[in-house]
Amino acid sequence: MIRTIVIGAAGRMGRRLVANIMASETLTLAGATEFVESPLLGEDAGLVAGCGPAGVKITANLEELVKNADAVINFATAGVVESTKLAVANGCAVVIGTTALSQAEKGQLAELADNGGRIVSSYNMSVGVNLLFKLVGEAARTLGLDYDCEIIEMHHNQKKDAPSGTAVRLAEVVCEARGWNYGTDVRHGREGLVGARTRHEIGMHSLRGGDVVGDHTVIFAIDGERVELTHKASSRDTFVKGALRAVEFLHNAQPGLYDMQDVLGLK
Ligand SMILES: NC(=O)C1=CN([C@@H]2O[C@H](COP(=O)(O)OP(=O)(O)OC[C@H]3O[C@@H](n4cnc5c(N)ncnc54)[C@H](OP(=O)(O)O)[C@@H]3O)[C@@H](O)[C@H]2O)C=CC1
Ligand SMILES: O=C(O)C1=N[C@H](C(=O)O)C[C@H](O)C1
Repeated sequence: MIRTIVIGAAGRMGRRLVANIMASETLTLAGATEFVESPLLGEDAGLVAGCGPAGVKITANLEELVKNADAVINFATAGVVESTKLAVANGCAVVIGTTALSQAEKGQLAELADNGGRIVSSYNMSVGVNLLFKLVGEAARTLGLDYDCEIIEMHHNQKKDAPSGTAVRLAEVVCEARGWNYGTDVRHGREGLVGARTRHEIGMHSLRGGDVVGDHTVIFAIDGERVELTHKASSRDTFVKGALRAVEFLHNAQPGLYDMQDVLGLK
């Protein structure tokens, strides 16, 4: 059994990770952490997840937990680099689902992988979205520069970051296919007398409402037709299953920084 710690265990993703690990035949719950000021410190992670007792209390002390674990799954909204450092120093594999990582944080994760860390970091762990990344790349290459590209994402009303990490990655895929640059060629929303759409931009639009788990659509439009590629997640367990697959993948992997395309063999 792969002894696995869940970081951010009381979050929306954390609770589903705990529940699925408790039901897993290959992973066992070796620890659960929360933010140091969480009112749930000391509570049983299984009970917090709405399952039976797991016999694992939520703690803020990751340093102690990593000494007796094989892997860490991190969907916490902060502290990703610090916790990855601790895990890698203790030989644990690390699966990161957290979005909105800065370029500096991404660089630090790459450095940790260069120094022996086994890390999977992916803004979306679902099989369907990882197929969507491939399909969008193919569509962008086939349709060429004449088609206007717009990206729409919708998430629940508690999501903190915008655009979603998945939408960012989708725009990057289109930019890679077109030889464009995310920083300069993505236009976030439109308001007022903005003039006609230019050919050299990708429109990005974030919707928030209710309990939507995660919808993404990429539109390629030209006079006379449009192609729309859509993925809709209706359960967080679709991301959780990907994260557990990533833990299994890393168990026998060489050190390196991987993504879900590696885990799913889509490269
Ligand atoms: N890659 C993927 O497939 C997916 C990625 N995500 C991403 O995962 C992240 C979490 O989403 P979600 O579960 O909805 O968010 P939540 O806010 O529900 O959960 C995050 C949890 O992490 C806790 N936390 C924050 N900092 C720390 C820390 N330093 N140590 C331990 N715990 C900490 C938070 O505590 P507190 O509330 O007290 O701050 C909170 O309980 C987001 O970045 C989201 O975009 C989500 C779904 C799928
Ligand atoms: O915060 C969420 O909920 C989600 N976040 C990820 C993202 O930002 O892309 C993945 C998924 O869409 C759900």
